[in-house]
Amino acid sequence: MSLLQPPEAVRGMTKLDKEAFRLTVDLPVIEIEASDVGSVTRRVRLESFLIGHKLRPLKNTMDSEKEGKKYLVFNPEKVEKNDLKEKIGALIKREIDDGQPINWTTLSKELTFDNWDTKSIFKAILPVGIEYSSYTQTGHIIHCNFADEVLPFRHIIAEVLLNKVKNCKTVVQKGNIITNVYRNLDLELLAGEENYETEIKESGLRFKMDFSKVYWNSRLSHEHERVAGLFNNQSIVYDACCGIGPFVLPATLKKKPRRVMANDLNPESVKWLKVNVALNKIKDDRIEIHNMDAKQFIKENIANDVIRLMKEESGSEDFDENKLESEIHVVMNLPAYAVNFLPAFRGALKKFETELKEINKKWKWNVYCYLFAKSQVDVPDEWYEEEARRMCDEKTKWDKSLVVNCHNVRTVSSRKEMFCVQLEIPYEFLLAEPLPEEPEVPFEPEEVEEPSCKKMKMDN
Ligand SMILES: C[S@@+](CC[C@H](N)C(=O)[O-])C[C@H]1O[C@@H](n2cnc3c(N)ncnc32)[C@H](O)[C@@H]1O
Repeated sequence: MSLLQPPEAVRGMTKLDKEAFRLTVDLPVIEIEASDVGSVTRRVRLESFLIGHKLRPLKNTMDSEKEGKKYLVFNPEKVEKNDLKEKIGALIKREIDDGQPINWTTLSKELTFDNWDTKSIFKAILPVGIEYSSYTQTGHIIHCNFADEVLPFRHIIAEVLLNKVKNCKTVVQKGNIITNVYRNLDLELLAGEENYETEIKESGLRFKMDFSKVYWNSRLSHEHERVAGLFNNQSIVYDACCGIGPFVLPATLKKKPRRVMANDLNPESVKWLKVNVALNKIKDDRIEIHNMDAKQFIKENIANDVIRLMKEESGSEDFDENKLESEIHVVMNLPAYAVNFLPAFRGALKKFETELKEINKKWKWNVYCYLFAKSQVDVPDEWYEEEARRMCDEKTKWDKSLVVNCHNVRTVSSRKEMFCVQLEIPYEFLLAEPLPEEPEVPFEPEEVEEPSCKKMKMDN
């Protein structure tokens, strides 16, 4: 058992009692002139023997009671052996060499709850062999999910996080399974204020939301950035499941696409998207916003909009040889369901067959369909990408695959990978006879992440 751990008495604690974390430790110290501290710590490699920063605010150098003197504070576990103390003393003496002997003494310090970091506290509280380490923070809200064996300790873990994590005012437990259609999480308040309206920054943009009513996942920030980076100032961007805007807002501000339309079924997402448009000083006519089912949005709004824009361009006399060619980009980030929207593209332009004959330049259609490839058994890594392609082909039912790229977004849990599958939709497909409507596919419940005890990464 380490000397620099909270007292063993806290093990098994389920209600936070900060007093029980008090502990007096004797720390080996060397007293030197304050004016020598800089040169000694710069020139003598003491870092690995000093107390370090884990027991903040305890520091490697601390004021002595004597005027003009400072203590170098060592980790007792690192300098235990006497000959090590002698060696360290000799090295320091060589640097100072003021004729005075180097004396080791001890400084008694009372460590309290404030000194211990969260990792040491969890390790001390939880029964031996049980670990808790990872959580996610969205603005002032920390959300945790727990393995079964950690559940009895969830309230004390939440209290510790509330006390220790900067800016944290609310700690919630998220259900391990997302069952509702809007993909937001069922939250249980564990500690702090019941206030779910929060704000975060992603790609330098501000996003406000009611975390209990909309979907947000900071783990997707790279993906939001990657996809927004695919556009240019001639792009026609449609986000069919836009949430509170993490694709369309950076795309609009940074790439200045020619046209942006965003849609979400959840009225709360749409409400917060509008708040975020204003918050990021985007003119509200830059993004046309809808609140409907993605299938209807594809068949009606996207189809009508594309035909209108292509007709406008065909009729226009302006010609600029330096202008990039426009492309259509449809983003569908609803991985538990979006493949079921793919059939909506088939025949989406059928009613515009006559108009299309008069349009000389037809823009390319790119669709970014997010999905989860899952296996019940262990499979080789390549299997997941093959499965992602198969899932799309099964829905498009076309004589050749429309998939042009498969991007692995992240591992959600063991045997579950998230992909962004890019499809190029040909005009023959957009003009084909629509397939008969399939019965509505039920939403699959979706596990959020592996329980936290399996991961050892601390987010803060
Ligand atoms: C996984 S979230 C992604 C949100 C956002 N694109 C992001 O990356 O944070 C999926 C979104 O799809 C919306 N949604 C669910 N069913 C839908 C449907 N049938 N049509 C359109 N949007 C839907 C949900 O409300 C949710 O905002």
